[in-house]
Amino acid sequence: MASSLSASLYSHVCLARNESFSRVPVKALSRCLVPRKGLPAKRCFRILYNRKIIGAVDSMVTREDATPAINDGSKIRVPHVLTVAGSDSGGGAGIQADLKACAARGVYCSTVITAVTAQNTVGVQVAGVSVVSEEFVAEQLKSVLSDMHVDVVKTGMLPSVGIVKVLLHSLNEFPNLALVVDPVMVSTSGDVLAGPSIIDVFREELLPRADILTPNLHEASTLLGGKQIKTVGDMYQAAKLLHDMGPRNVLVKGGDLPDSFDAVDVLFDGEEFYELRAARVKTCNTHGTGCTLASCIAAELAKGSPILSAVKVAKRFVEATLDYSKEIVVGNGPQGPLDHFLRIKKDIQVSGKHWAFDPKSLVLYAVTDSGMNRNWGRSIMVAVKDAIEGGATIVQLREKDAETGDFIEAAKSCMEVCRSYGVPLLINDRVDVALACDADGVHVGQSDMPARLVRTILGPDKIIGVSCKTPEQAHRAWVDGADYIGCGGVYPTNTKANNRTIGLDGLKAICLTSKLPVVAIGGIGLLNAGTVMGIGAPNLEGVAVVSAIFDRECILEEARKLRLVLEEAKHQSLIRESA
Ligand SMILES: Nc1ncnc2c1ncn2[C@@H]1O[C@H](COP(=O)(O)OP(=O)(O)O)[C@@H](O)[C@H]1O
Ligand SMILES: Cc1ncc(COP(=O)(O)O)c(N)n1
Repeated sequence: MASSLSASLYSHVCLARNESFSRVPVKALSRCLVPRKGLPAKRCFRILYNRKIIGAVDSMVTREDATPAINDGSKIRVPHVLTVAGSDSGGGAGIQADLKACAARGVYCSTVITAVTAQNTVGVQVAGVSVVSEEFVAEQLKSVLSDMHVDVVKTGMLPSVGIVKVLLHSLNEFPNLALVVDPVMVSTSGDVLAGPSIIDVFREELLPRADILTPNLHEASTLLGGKQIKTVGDMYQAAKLLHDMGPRNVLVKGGDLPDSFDAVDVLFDGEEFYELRAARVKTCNTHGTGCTLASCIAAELAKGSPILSAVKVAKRFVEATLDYSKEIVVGNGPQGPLDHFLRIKKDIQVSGKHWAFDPKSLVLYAVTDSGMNRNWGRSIMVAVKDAIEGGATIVQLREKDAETGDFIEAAKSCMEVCRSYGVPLLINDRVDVALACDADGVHVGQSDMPARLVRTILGPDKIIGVSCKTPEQAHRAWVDGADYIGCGGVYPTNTKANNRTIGLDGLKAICLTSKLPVVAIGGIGLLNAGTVMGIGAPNLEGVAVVSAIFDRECILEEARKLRLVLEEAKHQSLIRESA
C-alpha cells in the first residue's frame, strides 16, 4: 500500500483516519521477545537496528509494508524530514542530533537553522545563543520547500515569535506536510533556549497545526501554565489537557520523572492513552534524547508508519542509543551526547587495530573445521592460536553445524586471539555472526548471500571473499565488491561433499582473468602447495587449507612447514618473473 502512495500522503491518510492503527487501551510498551536459540537479544537488536520485530508481541500495531524508499518509475524518492531547529556546536542536540537520527533511520534530512548556539557537554555558554533573523529563516524555508519533496517537518528550538510565524506561513503554503513539534524551551543543562514569549503563539497557532507534540515534563508544565507533573497520573492529565490545545497526538516524555525505575512516556491520540515503558538506562549521556526521539518519530512517519508505530520505534531507538552510548566520553561536562550509529564504542575498542585488506595476508589461509578439532579434543580457540603461531596469515571460521550462540562465543574468543596477533578473522557464510563478533569479514559461496548484499550489510571496511569456479563467477565477485576470491576445489577433498574439482588448469584460467587476488583451495597440503603456487599467476596469493593443518596432531608444526613451502614457492616465482 505504502509503495503506491507517496509517503507524506500515506502518513496523512493515517494521521487523518486514526482507524489505521489498532487501539489498545493503556497498553504497556511491548518488550522484545528473544529467539530461544540463537543470537542474544541485545545483539539481534543492534544488528536489526531496531527496525524489525524481534519476537512476536509487536504485531498488534506494526505496519509491515512501510517502505523506506518510494519508487516513482525509474527514480527512487527517499523519505524526507525537514528539521527547523537550532544548531548545537557540541553536536549532541538540535540540528546535529536531528541529522544523525534521520541518517541512522535511513531518512533524508534537510535543515532550516533558527539559531546558532555555543554549547558543549557542560551546557550553553554565556552569550551562547545567536538567533537567526526571521527573514533568513524564511529564505531557508523557501529554498528547501520550493525545490525538495519534504514529507514531514520537525521543529526544535524556535527562539522567537517571529520565527514561529514565518514557519506557520510556510506550513500554510504546504498544508499536506505532516508536523512534529518538539517544544524545546530549556536544555538538559537548564539553559533557556526559547523564552516565555513564544508560549502564546505555540498554544494558539502552532499546536493546532501539529500532528504530534512531544514535550518533556518541564515543557508540558510550561505550556499548561505551570501545572505540576510529578507522577505518571499527572502525565496522563497533561497529555489530555495539551491535546485540548489542538495537536492530533501528544506524547508527554517522562525522562525526568522523579523516582521512576522505567523511562515512561504517555501518548494520547484523543481517544486512547498508551503508556510506553522502556528500561531506564543509567547514563549521563542523555544530551539530545528529546531531539532524537522527535526526529525519529518524524523519520518513521516519513516512511509511512502510523503514529503509534512511529513512536514505539522511536522510543526503542532512543533506548538502544542510550545504552550503546553510556560509556562514551566526548567532553568533560556532565551531559554527553548519544551515539546514534551504535558504533562509536565499537570503533574506539578496535581503534588502531583496523587495517585495510592486504592481499599478502592470503599466503597461508587456515579454514577451521569443528569436527576435526573435536576429534583431536581441542577447542577452536586453541586450534586457531596454534595455526597462527605456526604461520597462518588469515583465519576463517567454518562451523557448519554449530548452534548460533556457540558459534558467536567461539568467534568472539577467536577474535581476541586473532586481534592479538594482528591476523584477520573471517566468518564462513554467517553475516549475522560476523556482525555479532565484529569479525574482519565474511567468506561466502555461490549459493550463500550474494556478495553485493554482504557488502551493503557489512559496509566498506570489512573483508569479503567469494568462492568461484569460473571466470564469470570471478568477474561477478569483483563487480559485487569482493576483496578476494577462493578458487577450487583444485584437488578432490573430503572436507566438502559433491565439490567439483577445477584442477590446476581451471585455477590458472580464473587467475588470468580475475581482477581480484586469488587463494587456491581444495585438497592442498604440504606435498602439492608448491606445485599450486608454481602455476605462474601473479595474483595467486596463497593457499587455503583445512585438513592439512587442523586434521593433524600438531597444528603448529604443520602450519610452520606449510608456510616454509609457500615462502619458498613465492621466492621461486619472483625469480622466474624477474628472469
Ligand atoms: N535514562 C533513560 N533511559 C531510557 N530512556 C530515557 C532515559 N532518559 C530519557 N529517556 C527517554 O528519552 C526520550 C526523551 O525524553 P526526555 O529526556 O524526557 O526528553 P528531553 O530530552 O526533551 O528532556 C523519552 O522517550 C524518554 O523516556
Ligand atoms: C540547539 C538545541 N536544540 C535543542 C536542545 C535541547 O536538547 P537537550 O534537552 O538534550 O539539551 C539543545 N540543547 N540545543
